[in-house]
Amino acid sequence: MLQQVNGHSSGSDAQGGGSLRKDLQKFLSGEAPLHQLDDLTKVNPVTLETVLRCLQARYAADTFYTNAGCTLVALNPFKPIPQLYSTALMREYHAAPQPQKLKPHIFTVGEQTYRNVKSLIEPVNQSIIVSGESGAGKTWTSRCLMKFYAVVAASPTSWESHKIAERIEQRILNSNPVMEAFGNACTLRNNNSSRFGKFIQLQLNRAQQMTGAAVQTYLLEKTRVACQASSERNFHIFYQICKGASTDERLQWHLPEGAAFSWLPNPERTLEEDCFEVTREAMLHLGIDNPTQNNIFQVLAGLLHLGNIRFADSEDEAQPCQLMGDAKCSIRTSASLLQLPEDPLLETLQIRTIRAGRQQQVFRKPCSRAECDTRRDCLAKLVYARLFDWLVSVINSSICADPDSWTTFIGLLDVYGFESFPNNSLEQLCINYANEKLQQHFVAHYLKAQQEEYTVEGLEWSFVNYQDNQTCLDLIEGSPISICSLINEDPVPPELNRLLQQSWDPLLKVLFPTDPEEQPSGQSRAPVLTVVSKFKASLEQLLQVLHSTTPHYIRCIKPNSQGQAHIFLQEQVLSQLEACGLVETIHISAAGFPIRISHQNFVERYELLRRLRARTSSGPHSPSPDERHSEGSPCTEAATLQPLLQDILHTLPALSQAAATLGDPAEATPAPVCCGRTKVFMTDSMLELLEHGRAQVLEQCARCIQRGWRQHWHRKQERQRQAAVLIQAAIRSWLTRKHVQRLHTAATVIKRAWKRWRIGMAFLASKELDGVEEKHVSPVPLSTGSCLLPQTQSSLLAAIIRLWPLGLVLANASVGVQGFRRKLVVWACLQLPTGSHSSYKVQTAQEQAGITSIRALPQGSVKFHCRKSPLPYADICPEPSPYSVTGFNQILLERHSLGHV
Ligand SMILES: Nc1ncnc2c1ncn2[C@@H]1O[C@H](COP(=O)(O)OP(=O)(O)OP(=O)(O)O)[C@@H](O)[C@H]1O
Repeated sequence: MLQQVNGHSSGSDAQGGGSLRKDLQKFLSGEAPLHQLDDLTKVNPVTLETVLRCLQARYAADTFYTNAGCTLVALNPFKPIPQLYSTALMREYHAAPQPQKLKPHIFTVGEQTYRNVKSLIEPVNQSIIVSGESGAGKTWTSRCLMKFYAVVAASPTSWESHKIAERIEQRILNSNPVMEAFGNACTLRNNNSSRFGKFIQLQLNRAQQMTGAAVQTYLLEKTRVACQASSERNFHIFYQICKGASTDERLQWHLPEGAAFSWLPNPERTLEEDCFEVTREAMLHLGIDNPTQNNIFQVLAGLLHLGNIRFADSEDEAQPCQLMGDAKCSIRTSASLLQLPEDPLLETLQIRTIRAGRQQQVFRKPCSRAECDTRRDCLAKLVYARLFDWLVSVINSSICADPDSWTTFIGLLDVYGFESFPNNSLEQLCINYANEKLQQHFVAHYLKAQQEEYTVEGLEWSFVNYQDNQTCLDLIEGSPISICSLINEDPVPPELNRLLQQSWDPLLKVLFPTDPEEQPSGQSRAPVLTVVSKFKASLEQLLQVLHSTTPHYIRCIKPNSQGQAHIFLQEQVLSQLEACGLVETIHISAAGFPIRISHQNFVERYELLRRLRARTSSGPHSPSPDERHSEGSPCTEAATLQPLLQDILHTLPALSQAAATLGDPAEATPAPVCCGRTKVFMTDSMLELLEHGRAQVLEQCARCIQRGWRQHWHRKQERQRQAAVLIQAAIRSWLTRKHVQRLHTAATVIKRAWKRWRIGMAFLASKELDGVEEKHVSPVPLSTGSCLLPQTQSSLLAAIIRLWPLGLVLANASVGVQGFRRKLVVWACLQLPTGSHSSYKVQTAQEQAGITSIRALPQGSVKFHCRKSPLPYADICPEPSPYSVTGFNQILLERHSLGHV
């Protein structure tokens, strides 16, 4: 292999070859093992040979993706590696803080585009241009990227929206088998070669969830319907219906087992793509129901039968060519399947109608055999191309989101690679033209624009030569004379269109509606569109879309043309590297600055990095630009930005240092950054560093805000707590006051009632006792009138109060003392004046039991109550209080109380 590399000469002279060998030796003596170089810009020196060896070493080590500056080089492994595309790996790239630090992968590109959309940095919309020659792995790559977005762009919050997103993703993924069945075919280079270009627009909503998609197709190779190179096949769908139809369907579509069709070469070769059921299932998911599907397959069967129509040479030019062999049967079957009238079908194939002259006179000219064949093929191509376009529109209506529901998109462009066969058709020219256009977009966007911008911005830059394909494009599309303008002829014969408009078939009626603008003569007023003009217009439109997006490039490389794993053919790879200008790309990427940000945007985004500087700077305080502003110096916008810019750029060493201490020594040396006249130029690693620093500052700010908020929240909580305590205390004291007031009122009420009751009771008792007195005792005769003198009365009362207990005791104690003696004792006890005994009377009530009380009546008598007093009130009279003696009732005592006295 080394021999091959060293021996390879890419057109350079012997001297150049010698220096390259030297370069290679220098490179080979490098320390890093080749297969470990993740980025081709790191090979030194960057030459085709060194790049090639690096790719080969990586391929041998089963490492299929390598960065080449702004481009990702994808080598086709030609063997299944499930773990390389697992959902777990997709999530790993999605969750990685810096996916660029992981191994190069298409998921890195996918994730980068997704993050770009999220960051909203203009241009927000992204496009991934997947290019490479047929069989290099473009479709595979696009499919994997779609799966990647289906996984990462579908993390909706609610279950319902999750289901919607899942359904949309399923539909988008289901569009693949349908488009591949109708648009892919087995070629010499690829068993599943896409015979059309496609741009898939994945539509994302504000939350970056996939809400829908739209597919735009380019130039289907419709020639394949009627003409296939030897060892190649027609579109997969024809084989699928012939192999997978049920017995009933075979009868319905006139496809008997083992039937031979001239447009179905190599039917014996069975591919995994021949699975009819998968296509039908996917069509069903896209909303194409079974009757419509049957209608489609019936039309396709009609085309197969059309292909079996053979014409014989006509001996007389004035006579139409006759059908050969069993072609009559074929035309009948074809007419019946396409629901066309049989005779007009045959006539349209055999006879050309020419309109000429002022009156548009119609001339009918029988066609030659070759012309008949061409018209037959043209009819089939026309039907198939319309059917394919209709399918794409059905797919779009099924997967396209409401325009209001999406805001951004990621576009995936999967275009056919350069093609060159021994016999090339118009399609090959168009395919190669498309590739030249895309290469020019890459050159214009990346190589040319970048270098020109460096010069305009005043950066020191030594220009890297690249292959500009503008002259090639001028040849194809330039004006006034170019290949396109010369071949811009050969529209479809109008009688074919008119014939198909006569069909009763529901599908063909949709595909070929009657043109309302058509003149009675059969001419349409619409401008005639040729294949080339249509293709050119759609290509221009595509490039406009690409120009409005941030492009990302994936170059698929085919290590060998046999599609074999573990085989790396250097010559074949080298030609692909040369064709896509990869070495120039690497050169510019290695030396250049892929990131360009305007001063204004740079300052706006990274101004907060100055905080880092303020914290780390130990030198004398330099006035901040704001402070300088406040000094009032009149300055232009640019002059205002400059100091800010410088301030930000001065933080870079600190940032690099911080990154190095965090364990990435490569970051210790500040990544290159250049300040142009209006823009800041930098490398990816510089951008990464800045973003890292910005994230750090934002995190600190967030922490600071959190801390402030927490403090504020705690203070607020504390104030609220104190206020609550105050309110509680006030309410409690108010409640207590209310309660006490109520108690007080109640006590007053009770007191009043109690007093009233006591008075009442005392009155009743008094009345009762007085009543007894009245019954038993006649009023005491008083010496002076009917009542005692006030002085006598009061002294008597005082005596009674003072001495009645003694009297009571004596009265009780001297049970044996009777009559007058007893009275004497009582008088003595009561210290009644003996001389005046006639003025009051002492009476004891001691008939049945012991004395329970003594009562000195105002009339001058003292009354003793027996225990078994018949009085209902006097006995229950409340306890007397020393302060509330209001009458004699209070001295009534129970006998047992007397014992204690
Ligand atoms: N990453 C991969 N891993 C495994 N096999 C792959 C990978 N990429 C491509 N292949 C194989 O290579 C074949 C060709 O790939 P693909 O159809 O994607 O090529 P292409 O570039 O789209 O070709 P065309 O332009 O003809 O459509 C696939 O059928 C598949 O077998």
